[in-house]
Amino acid sequence: MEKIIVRGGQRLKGTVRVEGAKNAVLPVIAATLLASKGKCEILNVPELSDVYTINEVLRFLNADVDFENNRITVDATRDLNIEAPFEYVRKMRASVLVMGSLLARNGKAKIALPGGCAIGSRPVDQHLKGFEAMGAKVKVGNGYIDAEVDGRLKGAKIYLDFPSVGATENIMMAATLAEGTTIMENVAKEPEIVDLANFLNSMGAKVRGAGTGTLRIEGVSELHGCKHDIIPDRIEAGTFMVAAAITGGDVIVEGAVPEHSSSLIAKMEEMGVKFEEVENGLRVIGPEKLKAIDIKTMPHPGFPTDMQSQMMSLLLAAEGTSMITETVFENRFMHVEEFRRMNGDIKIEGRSVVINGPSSLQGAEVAATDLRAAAALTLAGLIADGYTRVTELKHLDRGYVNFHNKLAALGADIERVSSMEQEQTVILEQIKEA
Ligand SMILES: CC(=O)N[C@H]1[C@@H](OP(=O)(O)OP(=O)(O)OC[C@H]2O[C@@H](n3ccc(=O)[nH]c3=O)[C@H](O)[C@@H]2O)O[C@H](CO)[C@@H](O)[C@@H]1O
Ligand SMILES: C=C(OP(=O)(O)O)C(=O)O
Repeated sequence: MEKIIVRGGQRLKGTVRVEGAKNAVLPVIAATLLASKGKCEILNVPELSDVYTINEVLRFLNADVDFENNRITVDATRDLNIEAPFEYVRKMRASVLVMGSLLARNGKAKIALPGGCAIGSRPVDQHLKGFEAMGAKVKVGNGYIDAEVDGRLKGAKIYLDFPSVGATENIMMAATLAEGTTIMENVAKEPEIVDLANFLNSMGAKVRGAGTGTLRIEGVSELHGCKHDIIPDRIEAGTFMVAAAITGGDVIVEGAVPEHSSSLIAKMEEMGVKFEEVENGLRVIGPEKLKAIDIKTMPHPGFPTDMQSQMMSLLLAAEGTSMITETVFENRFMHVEEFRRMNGDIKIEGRSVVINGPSSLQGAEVAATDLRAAAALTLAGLIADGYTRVTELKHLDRGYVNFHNKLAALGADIERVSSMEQEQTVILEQIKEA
């Protein structure tokens, strides 16, 4: 079984470079299916398992996809298939994002119904409501969503009940090729939405308002290939900001865009962490003592749920009582039990978690429950006494490239092992060095 083994106690120092954003590249790859003319070239693509999975989905749909040196080219000019089967959707829920493109391009799409996952039930009703408003007939049965439209989709006025990131993206993609204008209200404002809109506009689409609560999309009859650079990953950047802060370190996070992480930076500043804008990034300096604070996750520009578990690690190290309230996903506290295995003084109260700090964290074997929990438990391991072993790394690989090597380059005592023998050797070596 693969594990990360980390021994706590090192202050991190140096520079770490952030990859392209997972949550930007996945919808952008799904959107390449809209180009009936020319190839799309996407740069700054992170080598994540999710990227390999969505590439497989596109190949299954009859597109040509090449991925090398952080660059993807997609040729989707042939006739496309219409079905994304369960084997892909099960691996990665974001596979559902091909639905809008397929429906707009083919007039038909059949996608396996994504199940719930460790963080919540994650329905797709808002995506489907948008497609229906544009004239699609949607049927759900036998584990599949079947959508079909007579002729072209029609522009419509669509109000989202919640600013869902995925629904905003899926409907926006579908609307680019619809007949007439679509107005979407109460949409998500995440930087990844803006990146997708920029990509679509480079393909010849007419999307206005990305980054605000209202989108106006004038449908066009055809889209073409283009070249696009993916924005930096603000969640990976945030994870390294926490790594610097939790160890009292001094780290430059190269590629971090302060405006994309303003809520996180504000909350970390409240805790006593210092930030300095430098060329190409952000310098993060951890204080001697961290202060307790309260956090509530919200859609952007509120505090991101994808940073909730990493901040939980940081608050475990802070002096005083903190509270984290999760409002985006109904079940994103699975990592709490794992922190308790590390001696964290932490308890769940409804949709909130109360943390009494500072906890004297102890190394233990802990299992990642989702990709951010994998990172968060490793961060806690950076300050725990002894060895922390993090398992279930398939989650980590969905969202982080070379996580352990990047931390090691900053001075962390960390290795990734794939067998019991390797694990024993690493621990013996670490004990000798200590
Ligand atoms: C690949 C990707 O970009 N994933 C991100 C995306 O996920 P994703 O796009 O799935 O997240 P959404 O914004 O859609 O979901 C937020 C909430 O809305 C609910 N909901 C959503 C759609 C719907 O039709 N009905 C409904 O009830 C969900 O169950 C959840 O409780 O945004 C989340 C919220 O910032 C992030 O945590 C994920 O990392
Ligand atoms: C929840 C996340 O991703 P996904 O929506 O791909 O599961 C995440 O990136 O933290």
